[in-house]
Parts: sequence; C-alpha cells; structure tokens
Amino acid sequence: MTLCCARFRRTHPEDKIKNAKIIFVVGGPGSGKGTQCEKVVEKYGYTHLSSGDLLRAEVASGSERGKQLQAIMQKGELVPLDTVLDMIKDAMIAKADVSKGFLIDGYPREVQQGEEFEKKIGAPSLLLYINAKPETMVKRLMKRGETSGRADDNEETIKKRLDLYYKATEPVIAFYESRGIVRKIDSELAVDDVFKQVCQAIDNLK
Ligand SMILES: Nc1ccn([C@@H]2O[C@H](COP(=O)(O)OP(=O)(O)OP(=O)(O)O)[C@@H](O)[C@H]2O)c(=O)n1
Ligand SMILES: Nc1nc2c(ncn2[C@@H]2O[C@H](COP(=O)(O)OP(=O)(O)O)[C@@H](O)[C@H]2O)c(=O)[nH]1
Ligand SMILES: [Mg+2]
Repeated sequence: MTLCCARFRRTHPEDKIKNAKIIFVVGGPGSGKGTQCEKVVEKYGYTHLSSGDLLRAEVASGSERGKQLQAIMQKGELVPLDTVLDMIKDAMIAKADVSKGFLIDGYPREVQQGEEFEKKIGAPSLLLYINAKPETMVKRLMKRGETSGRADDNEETIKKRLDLYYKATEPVIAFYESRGIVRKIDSELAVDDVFKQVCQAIDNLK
C-alpha cells in the first residue's frame, strides 16, 4: 500500500515541461535560424535550444557517442531521431524552472521527428519558417565557413545538407501548415528587418 502510494505521488521530470510554450524554428542551413533565435532570446527571454549545437557539444566532449555523431554530421546526414530528441528533452527539463518558452532550432528535420516530439514532449504553438533562396544560403554558409571551424561548412557537405533539407525538412512545413501554425519569414532581408517579421509572429501568439 505504502509502496503503491509512493509510486503514485512520484513526479516525473517530464511533467515540468508538459505545458511549456514551444516554437519550432525551421529553415535551410544558413537561412539565419540561429541569428534570429539569439534576438528572440534577448527580447522575449525565451530559451534557445539548437539541436545542432547540442550535437556539437556532445562531439566536443570527446565521448564515444560524440565520435559516432561527428561522422554522421560531417557527411551532412541526419543523426538518429531518438538521440536528438533525448538531448532536447533533457535540455528543456534542465531549463524548465526559469524558461518563458522554448525555441527549438533545427528540429524537426523530418515529419516523423515532429510526431515523436509531440508524443514525448508536447505540441508547438508556432512554427517560424525562416526562408531564404538556396543561393543565399550557400553564400552565407561559405562565408560562415571561413571562421566557424565547422566541419560541415564546406562546399560538398553544404550541397548535401541543402538536398536533405528540401527532401526531408520542407515536408515538415506542409505538415504544420495544415494546422495553421506556420509563419513564413522572408530571410533575404537585413537581420533587423527579418526580426521585425519574427516579432510580429510572436506578438500575435499572445
Ligand atoms: N535535428 C538535427 C539537427 C542536426 N543534425 C545534424 O547536425 C548537422 C548540423 O545541424 P545544424 O547545426 O542544425 O545545421 P544547419 O541545418 O546547417 O543549420 P545551422 O547552420 O543553423 O547550424 C546536420 O547537418 C545533421 O547532420 C541532425 O542530424 N538532426
Ligand atoms: N544578410 C543577412 N545575413 C544573415 C541573416 N541571418 C543570418 N545571416 C548570416 O548568415 C549566416 C548563417 O546564419 P545562422 O544564423 O548561423 O543560420 P542557421 O544556419 O539557419 O542557424 C551567418 O554567418 C549570419 O551572419 C540575414 O537576415 N541577413
Ligand atoms: Mg544554426
């Protein structure tokens, strides 16, 4: 009896993020997701979780898992769904007490990732679709590659990342469009003009 009651009373770490406000930030490589997320953090106090950054942190730790991830990322392929999702979930739980909401940057990369996220964590209230032309994205990434030190900011991997984006990630946008939560952001403009559109989308949430 006591055992049973104790079990009932136990709270799960997941409970902390059950009602969290979630914004998915989706767009091609180099479209400006990270740049816009930083500005949202500053203005709105949201927590920015870049799935790519979480993966790169694991690589930098030198762990066995990191080594496997590095090989996948260098080829511009997708890391297994469960790995990324667990990382995002843990990071959300760690910030749950202080966060006003979460910007999930670079995830979902494919429709199934979105479905799993919703099963394990919750539903997004907005999807920011950061849209730039492929030529623009390539140009920005080549420029970023001069200083980023990222193993995947090179011509060959950039091409693979773009291909995969159009094939696997764009269907994510169509999937959420049918729910009416997609706001398309023109990311061809100057950073501050892109941000104005982002602010409009977020302000309309409340
Ligand atoms: N949900 C995710 C996020 C990232 N990756 C892996 O990590 C790499 C880098 O991801 P990310 O940093 O999001 O790169 P980009 O999409 O290029 O965007 P950004 O320029 O914002 O870093 C991807 O190519 C992929 O191998 C992944 O598999 N699954
Ligand atoms: N001109 C212009 N450059 C941008 C804009 N947003 C990002 N960039 C540049 O494009 C590169 C990629 O941006 P980043 O935020 O890392 O994109 P992400 O790959 O989508 O996260 C960076 O070097 C930025 O300086 C923008 O709105 N306008
Ligand atoms: Mg980024």
